Amino acid sequence: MKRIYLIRGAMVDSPPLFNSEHDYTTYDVYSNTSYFARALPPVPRDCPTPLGVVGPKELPDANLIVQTLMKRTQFKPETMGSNALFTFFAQHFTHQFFKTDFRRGPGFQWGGHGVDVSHVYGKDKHVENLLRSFTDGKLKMQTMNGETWPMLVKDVDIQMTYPPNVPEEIRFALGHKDFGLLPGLFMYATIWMREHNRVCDVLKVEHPEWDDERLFQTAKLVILGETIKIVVEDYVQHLSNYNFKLTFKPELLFGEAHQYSNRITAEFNHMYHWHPLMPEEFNISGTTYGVKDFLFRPDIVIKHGMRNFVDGMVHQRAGAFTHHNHNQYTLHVAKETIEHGRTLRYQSFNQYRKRFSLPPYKTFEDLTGDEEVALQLSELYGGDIEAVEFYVGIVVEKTRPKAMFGSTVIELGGPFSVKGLLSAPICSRQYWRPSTFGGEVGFDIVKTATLEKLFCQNLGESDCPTIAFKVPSEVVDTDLTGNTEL
Ligand code: HEM
Repeated sequence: MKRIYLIRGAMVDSPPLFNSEHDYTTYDVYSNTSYFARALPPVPRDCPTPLGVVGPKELPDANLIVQTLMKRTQFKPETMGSNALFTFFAQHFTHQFFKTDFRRGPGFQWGGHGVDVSHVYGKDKHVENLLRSFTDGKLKMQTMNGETWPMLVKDVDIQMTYPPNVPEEIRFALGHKDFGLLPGLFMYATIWMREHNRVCDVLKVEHPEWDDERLFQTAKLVILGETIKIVVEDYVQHLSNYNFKLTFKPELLFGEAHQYSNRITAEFNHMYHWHPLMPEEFNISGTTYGVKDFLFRPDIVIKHGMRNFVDGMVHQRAGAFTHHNHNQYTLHVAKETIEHGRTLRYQSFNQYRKRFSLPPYKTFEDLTGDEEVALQLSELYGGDIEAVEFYVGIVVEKTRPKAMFGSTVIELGGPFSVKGLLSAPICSRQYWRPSTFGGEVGFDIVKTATLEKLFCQNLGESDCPTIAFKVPSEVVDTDLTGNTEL
């Protein structure tokens, strides 16, 4: 495990060398954290083509690319049996650090550059204070249908992005302004808030003398620790499909050359645009919802109850991350991602492969593993494999055998993930000790956290449904595509 941490982590420049402002290193790259960092510098402006010296002078129309290569024709399920609990975990977890500041442009961001649980507690102290109850360290929550849920914006004045037609009684106030978008995000937001309050109860028994502030601050550190533990041992374990058991052991890096600081790169963000993972529909207790029915409807979770909603997500297969599998509500995001890559003057897909020690593709067939897609891609890019753009390559690349993604996502994502996860301050020798987490009891919560416990301890019901990032086997057997491989 130590080798994985070290080798993967060392692929990432720390401190970063580039951002999107210049094609060379500047002091600003280090000091101006409102920029995303870059794994590769932008193509210099005076180059003959948008990709440097390769490819056409004018790149193909982004809309044509998404219509030709990305639009979902028929839902393709993910072949390892991943479910919607996984899809929403990916989206919820990563939105704490993928935060493009679209007003300033795609090179800018408004986050803290790492795993900082800001998606639970808010982007700054002001939001955090609004979310707090200031009693026993807990977050403010309300009871509806016999369960605890986040507060409404009308009661807790947090700026959220709800379209005007969303009624006041379903505008919930959450740690991330966009988490009202989908019930699956609301599910995770609620579960983590419940977990925070549960941890506060545990800590209060241990430390009856502690005031609200100390309970809150310590519970927040426990939640951060639990998050990383679950991400490494449940989430990355599932998505990597390694036979090898991944473990979260920060002590393995003590004394090694490792920086406890992190910067999110624009390329990591684009690479993580995993919209094809979103299925076409969701069945919850016998009611089927399309993606459209889900948009800005957090109340669906409350209506069915947390337990039934979670059960529905566990049984719903995720989509495969591949070509022709973006649903219609995310197709515009794919188009914008390609356009942003152009604004940011990304180098070509093959250049990124080289940056991460992968051989560049020589043919379209080799890249896609599919003759028809290879032909479509070749037509779009004038037969020049070197002209394929970063996000397009990410989406059309053939998946590795027994894997959810192609080699580029795996070899870029691995280093950025390892580096990001192990750079949290709690992973340092100075933090990683019982006293940080309120004693052995809190430290133990962190060290034994699992996805299953996260849900089962917060559903408020004695019978916990199966909790996993894979659908139970009976769902795979009835797969429409006939693909029964798990
Ligand atoms: C129906 C489901 C989804 C919808 C409607 C949706 C919608 C959006 C929208 C509107 C944006 C802003 C993009 C722009 O303006 O260019 C966005 C960004 C993004 N989405 Fe999704 N998304 C969905 C699912 C997912 C999933 C499953 C993931 C998986 C991780 C994901 C990852 C991202 C990322 C990383 C960003 C960039 C965020 C940022 O930089 O601020 N999305 N999405």
